[in-house]
Amino acid sequence: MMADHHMGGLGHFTFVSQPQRVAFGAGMLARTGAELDAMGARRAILLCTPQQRAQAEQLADLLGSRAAGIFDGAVMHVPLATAQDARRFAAQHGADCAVAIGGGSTIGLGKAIALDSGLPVLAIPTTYAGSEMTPIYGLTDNGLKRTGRDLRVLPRTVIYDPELTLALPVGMSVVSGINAIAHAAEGLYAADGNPVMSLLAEEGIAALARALPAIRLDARDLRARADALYGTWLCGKVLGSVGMGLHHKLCHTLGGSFNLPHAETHTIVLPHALAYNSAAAQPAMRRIARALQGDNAAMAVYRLAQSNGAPLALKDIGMQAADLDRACAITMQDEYPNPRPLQAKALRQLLQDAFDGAPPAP
Ligand SMILES: NC(=O)C1=CN([C@@H]2O[C@H](COP(=O)(O)OP(=O)(O)OC[C@H]3O[C@@H](n4cnc5c(N)ncnc54)[C@H](O)[C@@H]3O)[C@@H](O)[C@H]2O)C=CC1
Ligand SMILES: O=C(O)/C=C\C(=O)CC(=O)O
Repeated sequence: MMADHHMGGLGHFTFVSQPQRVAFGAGMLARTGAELDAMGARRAILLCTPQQRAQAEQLADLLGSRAAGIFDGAVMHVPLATAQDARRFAAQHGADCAVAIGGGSTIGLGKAIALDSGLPVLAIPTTYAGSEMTPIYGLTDNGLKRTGRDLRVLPRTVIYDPELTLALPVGMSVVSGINAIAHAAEGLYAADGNPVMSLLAEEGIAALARALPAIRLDARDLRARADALYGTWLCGKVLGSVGMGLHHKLCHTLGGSFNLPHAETHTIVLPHALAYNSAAAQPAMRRIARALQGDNAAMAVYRLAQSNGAPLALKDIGMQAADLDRACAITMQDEYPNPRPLQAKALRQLLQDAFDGAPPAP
């Protein structure tokens, strides 16, 4: 049953707060050593992607003897083999903490280490994916992405430093921001939603809707970058606290089984997933539309993507038409709770619309 918390105090819900410390502000990277001290960490391994090794090396210089080594093998969707390599690296370096400086792929690698060893994670996000705010992990093996929730993977401390996002390419900024909006959108119709997370969701969507066009105008607009990270924090908190629905199940299928780029996939699918759920989640749709200053949630997201130069069609990011039937079949398996039941014909049409880049169904 959909939580009726949108009727204020008349609803029934549970709310669980999660133990986490957040340091937010330009230049906050300089506090990483102090935050590690506060965690009681003495030997941290630094995790990053190959592309962000320079940032990790800058951080290692800052940390001095606290930095035990850099593992720069993070990749999207955390392949199991990569996770096993990183776990061995942590053990070989006698690490007592993992510092993930990067986007969701890097933070996901830190989570994979924590899942196995219980090592605490300090996350320093450089995109708007929001993984730092959630106890959700993802591991991909033999072409299948498995996700789960475990408090052991929730980063103990998060440092949000807008200066680290100034070099995030505009195109990546827009799709990563809409990835965050997707977390909040699904949180607004989650069966286990609550009024607090709904407040964060609406505020987070509004912050990102403000910030993304400003970043497209000026990628070095530090205020807009801070606004985007603020929205990321709130939307990520929602994802970490309440359930995901059809939209995330579709993206995990398209990302994990077809290796489509994560944030771009979220951007393309979200308008169509919202259209699919619209009739079954009207209160949520009204709040999403209000946050985006539109009158229809699905179209407002589509227009936000379109007006900021984001991809609109799965066929443009590597999806093959021949794979659509299989994508539909995999999505129907182990479905996530969703306000509208999954119907194969309607779901296949959703995938066709997303593949073609058509506007969402009214
Ligand atoms: N478990 C969770 O709660 C969540 C997990 N994820 C996972 O995160 C992964 C996607 O993460 P994303 O952040 O979208 O992408 P990403 O972490 O894969 O980064 C994409 C690319 O951008 C580069 N990059 C990142 N920040 C940059 C910066 N500030 N400047 C320049 N380049 C930068 C990276 O090095 C990488 O090459 C997927 O595996 C997804 O499943 C995403 C959201 C939530
Ligand atoms: O799809 C999302 O944005 C949220 C969760 C995941 O990506 C799961 C994972 O960590 O791979």
